[in-house]
Amino acid sequence: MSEKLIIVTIDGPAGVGKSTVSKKVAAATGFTYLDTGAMYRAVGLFFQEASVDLDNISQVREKLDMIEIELFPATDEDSDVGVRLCGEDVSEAIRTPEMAMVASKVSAIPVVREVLTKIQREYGTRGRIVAEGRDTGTVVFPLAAYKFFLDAEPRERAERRFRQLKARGEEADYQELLRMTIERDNNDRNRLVAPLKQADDAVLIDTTALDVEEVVKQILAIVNG
Ligand SMILES: Nc1ncnc2c1ncn2[C@@H]1O[C@H](COP(=O)(O)OP(=O)(O)O)[C@@H](O)[C@H]1O
Ligand SMILES: Nc1ccn([C@H]2C[C@H](O)[C@@H](COP(=O)(O)OP(=O)(O)O)O2)c(=O)n1
Repeated sequence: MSEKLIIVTIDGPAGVGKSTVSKKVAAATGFTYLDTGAMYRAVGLFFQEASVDLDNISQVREKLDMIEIELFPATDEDSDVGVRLCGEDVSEAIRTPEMAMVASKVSAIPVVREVLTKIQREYGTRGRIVAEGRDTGTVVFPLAAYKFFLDAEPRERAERRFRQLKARGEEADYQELLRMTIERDNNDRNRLVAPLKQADDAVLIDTTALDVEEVVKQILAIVNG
């Protein structure tokens, strides 16, 4: 007898709270948290370090074949998922605003999406996961049982990122973060393959005026029935 696969997807634009909310939903349900953005960031870092010409498709393919990405759980609830890239711990290196922008650029390359989507589906084969990113409800897991799309105004999202970086003791420039947030949203929404968009059957939650706990509560109310 096979148990029905239960997958929760949480998509949305940069800085909307996907990681924070997904980790809490995963903790409350006992599901595994899958941070798909971490994989795009790792590929971005690898390509940057290897000076890959993103317009050279054979070079992109050749380097992609060399990549090994392994996610490992965060040490505590406030930390991000860890990432090993070809055996090296790149957990911190991938979490900068600059690497987010590089990730957004490499994520528009179809073969990169093809390879990462396949890996992400492997994580989902046994169900009981909370996957978050841009296309987890539309492309990676179109049959997911519960789909959510989080949104918030760009100014609010840039402010959240600003506060997040400051809390970590990092330098942050609000205007620059707002500019990067808007540019990344444009890249992610307008690319040809798997653009950021709400799945037809996803529940939309506008988080602009909500706090984290309220968003988690709304999601759990649906997932727990
Ligand atoms: N609804 C919310 N209201 C206020 N702050 C939030 C909310 N959701 C998330 N945050 C904060 O915004 C910051 C960015 O959230 P994060 O989960 O990293 O976003 P994403 O994964 O979508 O980029 C975090 O510091 C988080 O605590
Ligand atoms: N499923 C995904 C996840 C991320 N990406 C791309 C697009 C994003 O701008 C970058 C970085 O994603 P990430 O979720 O880590 O970024 P934020 O935490 O939302 O700022 O990767 C994607 O194309 N598809």
